[in-house]
Amino acid sequence: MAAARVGLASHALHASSSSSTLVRRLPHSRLALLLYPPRILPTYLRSCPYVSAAPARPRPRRLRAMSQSAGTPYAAELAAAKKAVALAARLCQSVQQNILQAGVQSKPDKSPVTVADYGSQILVSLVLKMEAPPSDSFSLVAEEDSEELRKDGAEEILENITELVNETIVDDGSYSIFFSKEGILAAIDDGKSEGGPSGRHWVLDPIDGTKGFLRGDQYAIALALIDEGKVVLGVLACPNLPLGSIGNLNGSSSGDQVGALFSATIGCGAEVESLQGSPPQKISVCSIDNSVNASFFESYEAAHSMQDLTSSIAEKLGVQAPPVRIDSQAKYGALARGDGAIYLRFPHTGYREKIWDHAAGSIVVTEAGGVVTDASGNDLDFSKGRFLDLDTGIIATNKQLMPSLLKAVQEAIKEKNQATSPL
Ligand SMILES: Nc1ncnc2c1ncn2[C@@H]1O[C@H](COP(=O)(O)O)[C@@H](OP(=O)(O)O)[C@H]1O
Ligand SMILES: [Mg+2]
Repeated sequence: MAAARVGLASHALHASSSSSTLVRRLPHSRLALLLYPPRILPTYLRSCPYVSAAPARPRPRRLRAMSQSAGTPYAAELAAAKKAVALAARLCQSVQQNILQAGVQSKPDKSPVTVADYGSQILVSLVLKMEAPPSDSFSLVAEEDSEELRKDGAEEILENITELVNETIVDDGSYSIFFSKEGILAAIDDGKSEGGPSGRHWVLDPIDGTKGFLRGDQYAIALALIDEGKVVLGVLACPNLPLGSIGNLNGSSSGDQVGALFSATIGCGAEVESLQGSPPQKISVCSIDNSVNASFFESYEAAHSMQDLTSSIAEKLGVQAPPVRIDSQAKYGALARGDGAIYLRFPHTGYREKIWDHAAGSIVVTEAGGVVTDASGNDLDFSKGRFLDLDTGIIATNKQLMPSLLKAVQEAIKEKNQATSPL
């Protein structure tokens, strides 16, 4: 059965309004404007060693004002999180347009890391520090650290990141802040928190779906807040995802607008709005109760999930539709608004899931009325530090389908284990 592919790259890239000056040098005159005279920073940034304050300039704020409904838990944090990922998404779109010139690094684990990965992380960290209510200590669990950038030979990429971040900040106009190169490195290392069961921790994947990003396909900026071990809010910026729905299974979109921002706060439901600014709409998972009518999402990359196992699960459920393969947590967003009914993720043996790959996506789905568990039906536990400790795989669907999905999953795993057992 052929899989549906949801790429939409060319459409999405044309839809971007971001600057296309990724690796162009920021003119010196512009930088000079940013440096004088110093301006007072918010208290919680004053001890921050890597930024200089600069005069506010009378530029229109391009990001829409995010409403903060009084009385809603975590309202200020949610507004900060939305603003953070929206700004990071603008940087990422600009880089995706220029991807061939941008250059790509390799991590020790061989996954690609781009200028945008670092730039996105810095901008999210900056906006959270500027906008979120100050807490005792700022804790960010994020994917990137500065190790590779501190090595000989990384000078050019560091310069590109520094220019790109500063240029994005100037273009946005919300902050009068200028990063030095040392400041960039220090800002990246803000994301070194280990998380854990107590206190508040922001959890960030600055570009989830790096491979999709490099291909020009789907990716997401995924940000969540963990409070006392529980995910309490999540936002997913999906710059290349159609706002309406992904439409039918051959990947065509039901509408023209591209760029979706999903959000959820514990106990308050889930919403989607346009990344360019539109009123948020409540979303809910689909109400299908017969798996024969279901479709399922899985990773685009076969290396990230066992497609033989997912196809056996689908067969047991009588699923007729081909798998919908999408990179990143855009899958969680699409599931949360009912574009499909099931998400299956079964990494190959030995892979350890990281919390930033699931924290934001899972709360968007659960607040949309869905269920997200491991292959044994256990809730995901985000209190154990940077990794999830779970049984075999991650599955998500609506409440009606979960019992039959769990049964099919367990049968398929048992059969697979018997087939590969040496006896
Ligand atoms: N061998 C593997 N098995 C499962 N997941 C993997 C993997 N290698 C990388 N990943 C994770 O899968 C994420 C992408 O998920 P998806 O397959 O849903 O697009 C990657 O996020 P990054 O792209 O942020 O590194 C990475 O964390
Ligand atoms: Mg990821």
